[in-house]
Amino acid sequence: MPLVRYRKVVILGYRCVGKTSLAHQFVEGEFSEGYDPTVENTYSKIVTLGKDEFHLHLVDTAGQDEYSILPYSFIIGVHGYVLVYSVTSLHSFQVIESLYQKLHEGHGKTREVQAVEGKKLAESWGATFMESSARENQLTQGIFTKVIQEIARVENSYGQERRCHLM
Ligand SMILES: Nc1nc2c(ncn2[C@@H]2O[C@H](COP(=O)(O)OP(=O)(O)OP(=O)(O)O)[C@@H](O)[C@H]2O)c(=O)[nH]1
Repeated sequence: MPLVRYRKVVILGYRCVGKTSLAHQFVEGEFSEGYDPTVENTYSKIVTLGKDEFHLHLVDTAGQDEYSILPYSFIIGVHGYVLVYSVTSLHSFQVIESLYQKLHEGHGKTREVQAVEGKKLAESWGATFMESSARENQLTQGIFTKVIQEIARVENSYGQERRCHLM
């Protein structure tokens, strides 16, 4: 049975740019010409990508502007964002740039080690590289499955020199 992974995605953008319409079209397969300002709404959908299943929790937000303060619920435990602007509003385009900056500030700690550096180090050892977040339960299963697979691979490799694999 495939593992169903939870993903929380928040839709941000200026007022009346089509955030609700986008979510509604994706989840319900419908479009409405009507406009009803959103306070906050959530949608759930199971998304299958190849062999993987994801429980997508979509958060449709009330429109923001450059002065909006993003609540923690839009930052903590969020796996991804969709930043929406309207092609008929230059201002809405400028707002997503400011939202992008706020999201970066909101995440506090900045990255000091790039994934590519970890990958390079692992490669220099002939080891496998995986970057994970325990908080987001990202790849945590995968890491330990991979270790077991690697141990089995080394044990089963007939006639090859036995060596310890570092990950
Ligand atoms: N022509 C056109 N109209 C759209 C499109 N997407 C949304 N609309 C219309 O734009 C208006 C606003 O759409 P919403 O999806 O409610 O916009 P929103 O960003 O969720 O609005 P807020 O809740 O105020 O933030 C509605 O009248 C929609 O019918 C689109 O792709 N093309």
